[in-house]
This record gives sequence, C-alpha cells and structure tokens, in this order.
Amino acid sequence: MSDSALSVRNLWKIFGRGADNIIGTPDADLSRAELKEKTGCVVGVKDVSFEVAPGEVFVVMGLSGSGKSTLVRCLTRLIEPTAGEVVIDGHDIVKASEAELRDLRRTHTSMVFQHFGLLPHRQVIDNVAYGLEIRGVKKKERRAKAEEIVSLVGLSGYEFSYPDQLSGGMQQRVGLARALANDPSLLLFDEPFSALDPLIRRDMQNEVIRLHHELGKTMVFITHDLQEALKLGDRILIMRDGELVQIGTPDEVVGAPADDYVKDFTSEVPKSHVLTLKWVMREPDGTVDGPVLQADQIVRDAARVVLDHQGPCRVVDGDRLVGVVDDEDILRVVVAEESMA
Ligand SMILES: Nc1ncnc2c1ncn2[C@@H]1O[C@H](COP(=O)(O)OP(=O)(O)OP(=O)(O)O)[C@@H](O)[C@H]1O
Repeated sequence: MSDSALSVRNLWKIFGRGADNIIGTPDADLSRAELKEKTGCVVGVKDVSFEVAPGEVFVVMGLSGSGKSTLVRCLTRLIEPTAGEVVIDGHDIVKASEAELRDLRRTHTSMVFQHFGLLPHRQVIDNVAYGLEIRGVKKKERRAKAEEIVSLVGLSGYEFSYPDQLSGGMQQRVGLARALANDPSLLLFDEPFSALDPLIRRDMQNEVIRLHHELGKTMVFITHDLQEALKLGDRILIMRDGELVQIGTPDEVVGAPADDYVKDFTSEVPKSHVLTLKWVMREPDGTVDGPVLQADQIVRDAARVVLDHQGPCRVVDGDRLVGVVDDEDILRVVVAEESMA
C-alpha cells in the first residue's frame, strides 16, 4: 500500500556472528531457542510485516524479550535490520544513505523513550527546542515553537526549570514536547510510561489520546501492558519470541485471540469495556423493531439502552441490520466479568 504512513515488509533482525547468512536457509525456520543452540545467534525480529495508516495509533505489544524494542529501533535503523523493508512516508529507510537517514530521522520521526533522555544542563524550553536547534532553526523561531509546544503538553510555567526539578511525569511531558517540536510525521514511543506511577501513567495515556485527537499524528507505541495497548491502540500487533502472533483492533484481539498466548493476555480484561456489539449479537429472528444500535458500539456503552428496553434491540452496520441483542447477551459478558473478579 503506497498510502501507508509506515510500511514494514519481511523485517528481520538476528543478533550474533554470521547473522547475515541465516535468512533463506532452513536455519531461519528454527525456533529462537533452537537457532541460539545451533548457531549462537538470537532472533530479535522474525519476518514481521505490517502497514500503519496515516493518523493511526499502532501498538506493538508482547512480554519482555518478545522483540518490541528491537522492532521499533529497526524502524529508524538505531538497530540495523538484517533484512526487510521499512518505508516511512514513501522513503525507504533501509536503502537510505547515512546522510539521507540523518535527514529522515530529523524530519520524519521522533522517539519518546522510557528514560526520558533529557539534557540535564538545559532548561525545559531548550530541551524541547533541541531538535530544532540541530536542524539549524534560528533561536527566536525555535523558542517560539518550543513555547507553543510546552503549553500544548501542559508545562506552561516550567519553561525555565531544569529536568531534575521536575517529577517523572513532568519529565516525560518534556520528552513528549521535544518529540512533537520536530513536527514529525511518525511518533515512536518505546515503553514511555513504564517507569511512572500508575496514576501518573494513566494521566500520560490520556495526554497521548488528547494530543492524538488534536494533532492526528501517526503513532507507533511499544508496551508490555495490554490495558495500555487496548486503551491507546487503533490496532495492536502482538509479538512472541520475535514473531508476529496477531494484528487486530482491540475488540478483535479480545474477542478472537489468535492463540493461547494472546488468550492468556486477554483473560483479565473486562470484556464489556472492549468488545463491541458485533461480538455479542445474535442472528435476527423474525421482525424486530427495538432501538437501533451500531455494531461497533462498546457493550458497556450500549448496556443501558438494551437493559431498559423490553425485548431485543436492533444492531446495524451503517443502515444494514446485522443482528439483535437483548438483556441476556449483555449480561452474559458482564456476568463473566464479575466471576473473573
Ligand atoms: N544487542 C543484542 N545482542 C544480542 N541479543 C539481543 C540484543 N538486543 C536484544 N537481544 C535479544 O533479542 C530479543 C528481543 O529483545 P528486545 O529487547 O527487543 O525485547 P523487548 O520485547 O523489547 O523486551 P523488553 O520489554 O524487556 O525490552 C531478546 O531475546 C534479547 O535478549
């Protein structure tokens, strides 16, 4: 697809001596453990392909060691891929020369890291303006831009503070602001909130959602936390041992987990918060004339209407009747959740 913001095709990263000679041989089909045993090489990312649409929030999720960081670092060649193609906004990253790559990194992508990576001797405003400074933007102009972004992420009043005078959550806001100041077409997040307290973490997730609504940036977000993935992601890619296990929308991942690994992840998720009516509706039997609900409406949000109505409600996809739901269909999901608690 040429209109993708990011296109990844058959991406591999194998660590170790002789890694370049493995792809295309039968050894490439070995499991990670078998390959390590036989060759000493470790598969970080194994033949992963996906497309991210402009404006999409695409989450990469998996347990520790599943290859998330390697994957996201391969996107800008912070780690050199062993094979495959990465195209950002039509630019082929893997084939780019050093100079082109520097330019692509500066102008098309920004990364937010877990350990903020702020410059300790620079005030907030100059940390935020740093990328612009590197691009040669004049001081007045970059300060004006940085001030605008500082206010956008809720840090007005802290422009002249130093990073160590700020809390973890605020430092990560500076990290966010710095990434946004470059006005990249693609924002990459590598577990940015993992080190934050749960409440601050929730605030920062909401901040990302708000900024996404305001700015509509394409985002690739790495996390090991399924709740975070479900909250932020338009789609979620689940990895295990370097391999892609499933790509789907939150309701697809929870409603139809690809295997037991994904099922295990999703077993604790409150289903009514994620599943849409599409997953709980039944075939319409005979004529129904109850209230009309959309198939992509979240079960919890539709529950009140269904429970208040005597008899089945209609579920439509656009104008087309696709099913019916009644109290029992809703309660089945909610009661399953209660028995999990
Ligand atoms: N430089 C390296 N040399 C050898 N093996 C590596 C290297 N970097 C990563 N690996 C291995 O590649 C695999 C994937 O690691 P990666 O850090 O990408 O996983 P992750 O899902 O991001 O995990 P975490 O959440 O713990 O960071 C792991 O088995 C790791 O040990």
